[in-house]
Amino acid sequence: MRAMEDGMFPSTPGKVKVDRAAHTAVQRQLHRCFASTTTMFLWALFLVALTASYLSFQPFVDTGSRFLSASWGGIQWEHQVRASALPRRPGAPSVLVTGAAGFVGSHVSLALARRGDGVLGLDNYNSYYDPSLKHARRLRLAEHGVLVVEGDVADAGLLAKLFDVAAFTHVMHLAAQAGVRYAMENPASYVHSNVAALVVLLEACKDADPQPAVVWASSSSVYGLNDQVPFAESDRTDRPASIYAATKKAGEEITHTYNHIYGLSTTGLRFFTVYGPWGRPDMAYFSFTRNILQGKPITVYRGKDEADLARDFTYIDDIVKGCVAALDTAGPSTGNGGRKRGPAPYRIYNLGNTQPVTVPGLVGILEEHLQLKAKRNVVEMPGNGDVPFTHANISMAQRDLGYKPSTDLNTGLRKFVRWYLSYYGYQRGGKNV
Ligand SMILES: O=C(O)[C@H]1O[C@H](OP(=O)(O)OP(=O)(O)OC[C@H]2O[C@@H](n3ccc(=O)[nH]c3=O)[C@H](O)[C@@H]2O)[C@H](O)[C@@H](O)[C@H]1O
Repeated sequence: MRAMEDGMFPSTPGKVKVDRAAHTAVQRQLHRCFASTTTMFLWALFLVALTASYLSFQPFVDTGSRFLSASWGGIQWEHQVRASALPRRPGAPSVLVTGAAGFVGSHVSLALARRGDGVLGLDNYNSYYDPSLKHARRLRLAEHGVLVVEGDVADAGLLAKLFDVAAFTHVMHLAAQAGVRYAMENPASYVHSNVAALVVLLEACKDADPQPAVVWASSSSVYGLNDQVPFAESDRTDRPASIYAATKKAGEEITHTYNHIYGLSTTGLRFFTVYGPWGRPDMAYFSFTRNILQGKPITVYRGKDEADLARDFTYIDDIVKGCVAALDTAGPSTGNGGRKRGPAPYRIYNLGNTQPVTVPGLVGILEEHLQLKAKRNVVEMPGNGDVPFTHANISMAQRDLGYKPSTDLNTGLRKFVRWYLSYYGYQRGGKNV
């Protein structure tokens, strides 16, 4: 535009005299030279763009929906995923563990990796509780050759990619929005993680070839207002007391549907208040320990008529054994590529300890291990989804999984307190720790 205004081309024809022949020759020369340089430049540009797109923007190409948020993808990443998912002993499973940076997920991943299974973790490192604890668990897994991919289970593109890169024989689905009382504050997060993400995962599983067997975390909370004691798998589970419980119950129905339509092998495990080292800071035993050590009061809920609340607290090592046994005994899925070929197992098991302890009883044990008195603030249980007690009947898990919990609350809390003091850098150990 400027060139024309500046008179490079005469605005009035005939004002500039030029030697037409000489001008044409120069033009041809210039054109040839310009054309070859431009061609070379364009080729170079094309090759650079091609390489960059393959190396760095793989997910962008694959999903089309992950603009500028590519924390996964690329040749190097695929290589790491494949290596982590590869079994270290012949015939061992290759397991995708969701929620691998979580409490139960990290322990199960470690147990599987230690015996030579291929393990690939997936976790979104959300901030429901301190993500630095999740990253510390991730580092622990990395020391054992387990990669934890950062991503959400609800990301269908990521799941399709993972199943494309690795042939998982099993999925251990432990990612969830946990916590009973938080569901009143943020119900949408429960629907997202425990319902929507579960459906995305099962879609990926039924499409996969081979279809993996799925083992996943349900919850003792599905028993809700059930008052048959101890809770057996055959008891009513149609009266949930919290949104958390309702989403876990929905998961049991959803897995049934995928089992029925697509021949997916599914095993739901109803965990009973799991505790132990590397645990969840939102849970009572963990937050009570923190407050007691810091000299802060703790709130102890009490039921109607001043009855103490009780839980069938279950130690993490026992839960891990139950999870691994569920994986080892899961029959195969029968379908492939979205087609059912025959019936597949649909299983549900309680994984509890069978010895409920009251909440004041739990506080007493912590006081003993910490050698500190708790400042108890006893209040009536608010109507926020809690149930007065839980108690597992584990005969089915005993029969089919060989599940036999062996850690009582006193022993388990001693181990927890020892871990807590060391992890958070307390110099002074309490009694027995
Ligand atoms: O089995 C499950 O399916 C669930 O177990 C766990 O839920 P809960 O059994 O509710 O555990 P947790 O919060 O430790 O409260 C324990 C007791 O302390 C009482 N409690 C709690 C907090 C408090 O400040 N005061 C108090 O008295 C409280 O009233 C209760 O009586 C998991 O969090 C959940 O994700 C799910 O897995």
